[in-house]
Amino acid sequence: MDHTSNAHDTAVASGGTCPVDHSAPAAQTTVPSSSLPMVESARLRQVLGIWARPEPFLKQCRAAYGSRFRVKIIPGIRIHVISAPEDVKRMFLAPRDVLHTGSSNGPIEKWTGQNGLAWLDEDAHTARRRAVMPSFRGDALKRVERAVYQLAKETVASWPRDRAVSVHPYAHRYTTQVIMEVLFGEHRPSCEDAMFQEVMKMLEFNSRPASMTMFHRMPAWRVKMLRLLRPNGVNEFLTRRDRVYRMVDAAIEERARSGAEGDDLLGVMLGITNADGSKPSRVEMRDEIMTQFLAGTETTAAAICWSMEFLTRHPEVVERLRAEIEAGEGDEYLTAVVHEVLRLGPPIQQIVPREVVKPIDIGGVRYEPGDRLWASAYLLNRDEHNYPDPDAFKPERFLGVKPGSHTWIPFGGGHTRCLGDRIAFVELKATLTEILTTLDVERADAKQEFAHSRTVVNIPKNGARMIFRPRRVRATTGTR
Ligand code: HEM
Repeated sequence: MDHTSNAHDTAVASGGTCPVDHSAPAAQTTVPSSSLPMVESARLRQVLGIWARPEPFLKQCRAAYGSRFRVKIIPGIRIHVISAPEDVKRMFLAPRDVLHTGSSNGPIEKWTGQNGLAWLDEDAHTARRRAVMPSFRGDALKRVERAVYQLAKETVASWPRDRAVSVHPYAHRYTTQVIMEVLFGEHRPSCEDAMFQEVMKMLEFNSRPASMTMFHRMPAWRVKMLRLLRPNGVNEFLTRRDRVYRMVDAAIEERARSGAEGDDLLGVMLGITNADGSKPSRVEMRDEIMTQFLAGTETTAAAICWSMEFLTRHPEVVERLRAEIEAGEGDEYLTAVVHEVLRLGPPIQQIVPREVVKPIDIGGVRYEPGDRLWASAYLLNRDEHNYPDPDAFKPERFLGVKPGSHTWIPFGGGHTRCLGDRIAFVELKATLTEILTTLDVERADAKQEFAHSRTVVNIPKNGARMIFRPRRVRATTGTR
């Protein structure tokens, strides 16, 4: 089978059985990445496709060009979309000095800064990731889990009843509260409430097209000009971000002075000593905190919205889920539901691009320094070779089945795989448990909501419009 010609996809499109052994080594001959098909439409059309209608855009590209194609959405940057499992596997397993992730995070630099984990590569990334890991695993995870179940109870109880609402803002408040726990644990800064409110308002910028702007690549005069054009939201965002910076800086100082230790992210960062004996700077700590405000809140809020979108179209799944929760004998089906929600509605449809820094051959294609590899979670998760009847919501497909690390990639993979995956799972399970045991959920609109971008995250177009009603048959067990 010739992977270089995208022939795999022709077989797929014609309904044939895939003749490819995806575990086979890469093809022997290589072609230059510049020979891969380029999506033909104008740049603006492609940008709008990715921003406003990512699902049909990606599907059409895949149907027309196969599993590897090039898009022109950022001037001067060569972006290659890939979606064959073997290609994605090679991408995830590539050595750290061959593919970089940090430099591709340009659109979110305005949140993460240039010192947070998401911006780092190679040794600096390895060291930071290892150092902050304790705040995402072990005892810290157990602490967060306890807080999450309590928060889910309080949050869901406070959601409006008997009127149509978009779930997104409510889910987003909840996921941001969870992140405050991850960041500060029991040592909350004295400005906690003000910080929370300001962060929520600051994150609203993500719903605007201008949120994709890469301010750090612009001369100061252009940023100034953008600030003057008030309707784009740039000035408001940057003003709010300055306020959040000041509050985060104050929170770091306050905690450092208190000497209080802890397994929360700030406590862990204050305890780090680098290999050369130095300590992380205040700016590094701030950038790490800002990274979590984005990475840990937008994603999980999107996933909660997608859960509502899918579950309300599948009452049989809701019934089975409720039966399992109420029996209180495990959460196998709930786990399968979460896997299926993240397969069909991956909050990050296109995994952070990898920048090629040393030439690499993947599946018979030679990628050169400067190329970007953009693995498509959406296309991979909906490939009929990986999932029969791929567009159907069928949690059963994951019963007793562990999702494949190269065929199910909502959390990305390799060196930069999502650090908050376990926390996200707990959040989703806790929220679904609470919603389904206390509420009946109705769709406000019969029409299906398709994906819409909020910077790098995709949410249902109207934020999942639902009507929550008190549950008629109250559960007796299941909540913690
Ligand atoms: C359903 C929810 C979530 C999804 C779908 C998600 C998805 C992702 C993806 C796709 C990446 C990039 C992976 C790659 O480059 O291969 C990522 C990175 C990251 N995520 Fe998540 N995420 C979620 C929740 C969270 C939460 C709750 C946190 C924090 C508590 C978090 C923190 C991070 C961090 C710190 C990184 C950067 C990791 C690194 O560079 O080493 N995420 N996430």
